[in-house]
Amino acid sequence: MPHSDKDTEMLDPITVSDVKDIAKKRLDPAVWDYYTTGADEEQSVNRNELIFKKLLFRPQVLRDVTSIDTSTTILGKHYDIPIAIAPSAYQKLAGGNGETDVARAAYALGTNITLSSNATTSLEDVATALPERDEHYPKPWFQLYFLHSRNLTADLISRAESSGYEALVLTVDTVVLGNRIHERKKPLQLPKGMAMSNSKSRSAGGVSKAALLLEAKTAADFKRIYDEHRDTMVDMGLTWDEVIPWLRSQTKMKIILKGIMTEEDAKRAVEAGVDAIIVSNHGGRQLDGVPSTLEALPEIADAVRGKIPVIFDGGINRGSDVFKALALGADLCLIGRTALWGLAWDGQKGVEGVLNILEREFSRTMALMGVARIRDISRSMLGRAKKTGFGVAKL
Ligand SMILES: Cc1cc2nc3c(=O)[nH]c(=O)nc-3n(C[C@H](O)[C@H](O)[C@H](O)COP(=O)(O)O)c2cc1C
Ligand SMILES: CCCCCCC(=O)C(=O)O
Repeated sequence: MPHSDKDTEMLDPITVSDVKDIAKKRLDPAVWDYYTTGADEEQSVNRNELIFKKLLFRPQVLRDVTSIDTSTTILGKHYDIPIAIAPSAYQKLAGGNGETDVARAAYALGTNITLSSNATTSLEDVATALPERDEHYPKPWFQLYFLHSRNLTADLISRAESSGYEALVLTVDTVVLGNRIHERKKPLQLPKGMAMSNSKSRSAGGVSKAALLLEAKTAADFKRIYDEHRDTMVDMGLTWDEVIPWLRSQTKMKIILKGIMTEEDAKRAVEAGVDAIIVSNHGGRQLDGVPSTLEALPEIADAVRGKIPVIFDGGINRGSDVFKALALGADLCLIGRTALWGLAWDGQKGVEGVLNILEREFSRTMALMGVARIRDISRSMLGRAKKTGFGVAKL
């Protein structure tokens, strides 16, 4: 929704929570519901955020923090901040130029995006909208829903590679959509003129029609809908043995798995030879009742330490949340909804605003914690209230 400069001046958000309040006022209620809600009772959505507050800081003082360096290196690329942008579908619903604004904002802050398969801007248009920058910085990543049709999947992969995307992020937690009660009561409709732009045409497919399965009332319905749209349904039959070799045969891009929640799967990912994993429960939108991603993170980080980067998403609203995730073993944090609030606030500038807020808060947390470089952040800097009596239990 368009808004005047005066509006923006008056609002002047200080925290991401302020930005979220603005977004709530600006967004169509159906879009707000689609963005904020999760699956079933939303236990995992809520847990993702609440868990951050359970961790306490154990600061160290009298360390030289005159010069704080928030930069890091992931998969050989330099990030000015350890924060990048998670894939989220249909970003034009938030306003502005959708995915293009988000990608440009990420570039302006020295980081990158992962573009959703279900984007409302084509992967080619996003790539061409980005300015040239030093080759040490990352290029965008492309998120893949692996469709039943190998031809459609291969076509998406090859388009992403030839457009300059440097990693393929395979989402592995969405063989079917989670039970999204809000979406079932009020199915999300893309307004006229807005489309799933990675699909060359409706008939050519290219993006999943999996949301249709939410309409199935019986097992027979499910089968009928699945069979009718088989080509563009996510392939439910994928296995470790098959999927990574097939992807490697299709592309030289790095391969990252998104949706790892246990140490067992993290170890399998290393054995399968992927380049990185993303600890994610899809923002609580898939299997309700899984732990928060912060709870899942330590066992995963311990299982793969030193072998592949561990990327994290879920519930990040503050720079101090980023610090906590890094302390528990993440190498890079992704923000999902938080970027959408920025987009609804003020397009590219709004997303830059959110990233600036998080960067300032993260940098301030580093100074107050007595660390000047990311590599000095460690688990021993966190604690939790003891279950019995007073005191802080070290992690
Ligand atoms: C509105 C919305 C759409 C999403 N679309 C996708 C998607 O297309 N592909 C995907 O892998 N994850 C998708 N996700 C999940 C995010 O990538 C990410 O895992 C999650 O939002 C992180 O949690 P946060 O929103 O609390 O930061 C979506 C999340 C939201 C909120
Ligand atoms: C293959 C399923 C389409 C999912 C649409 C976007 C998404 O991931 C979401 O969480 O919503």
